Amino acid sequence: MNLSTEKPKIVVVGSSSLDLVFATERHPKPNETVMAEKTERFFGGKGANQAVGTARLGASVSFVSCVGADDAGREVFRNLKAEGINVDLVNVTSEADTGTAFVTSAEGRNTIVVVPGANVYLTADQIQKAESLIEAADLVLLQLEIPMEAVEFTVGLAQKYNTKVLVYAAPAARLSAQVQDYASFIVAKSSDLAIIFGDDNVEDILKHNPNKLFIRDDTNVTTYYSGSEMKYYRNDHQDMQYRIGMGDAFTSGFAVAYCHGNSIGDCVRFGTDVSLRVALNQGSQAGLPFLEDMSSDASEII
Ligand SMILES: OC[C@H]1O[C@H](O)[C@H](O)[C@@H]1O
Repeated sequence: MNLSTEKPKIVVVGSSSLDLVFATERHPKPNETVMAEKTERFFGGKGANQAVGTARLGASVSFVSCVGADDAGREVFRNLKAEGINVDLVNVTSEADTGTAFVTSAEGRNTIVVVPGANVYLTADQIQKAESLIEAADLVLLQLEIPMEAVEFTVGLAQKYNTKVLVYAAPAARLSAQVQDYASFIVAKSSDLAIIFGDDNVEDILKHNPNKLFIRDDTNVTTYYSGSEMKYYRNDHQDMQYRIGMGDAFTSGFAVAYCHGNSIGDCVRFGTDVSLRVALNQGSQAGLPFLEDMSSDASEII
């Protein structure tokens, strides 16, 4: 695994939020009230998580996002800056508060309700200002907590300059033919395929997207199709208790490994190892590893 070529240039276009995490003994059923042991507050949002994830792994990262003109927005901004991310294109809107994710965490599983707030005010005009960064980037990262028009506009800009794009298709939404065709890589949850592609025949979808579509399940197994084979890769651990943000962490690791010229197999392995690290630590962003924390010895091929 090579991670030592020139610093990769990555542009992340996506959401920033604050995560309010409620630790409960079990998940409430409809019409039920459960008590939380505590509430904790973390920086989050799929876009910001990927910006921090790739920056901590040594990439030079520019982030295009939108926060509210509130204390939370100022905190998010300061945090991203402290992570060494280029925040020139983190916009501020007075139309809505900074996004918030309400996370219930019980029995090693999470349910998440996102109030996107300012994230829905990320516009094509704001993204247009990233044109020269996108032109020069090794890779553009996208997720789906911003308007689909923003996602499609970014893909169009990347296409203009032949810049590669990775889409983490979460939360699930239908991807247009343009996005599906142009994206070099799509990461998706196994339970979301019908929504994203309008088809849930895993084998079929994978075979149509060799070395492009990476399907992740709850047990940290990534499945993809390469050559004439289905490949499965897992890195599990009994202490994997903070499962929030594992997809963002996978995407960050995959992206950085890819930009350093590694094989797809090695990118999957590194991404999986990064996703394990975040599941061992608290906070989908705070728990992300730095390059020096990474070693690949816990990996298992199944
Ligand atoms: O992918 C994890 C993220 O999704 C939700 O949007 C939360 O903000 C959390 O940080």
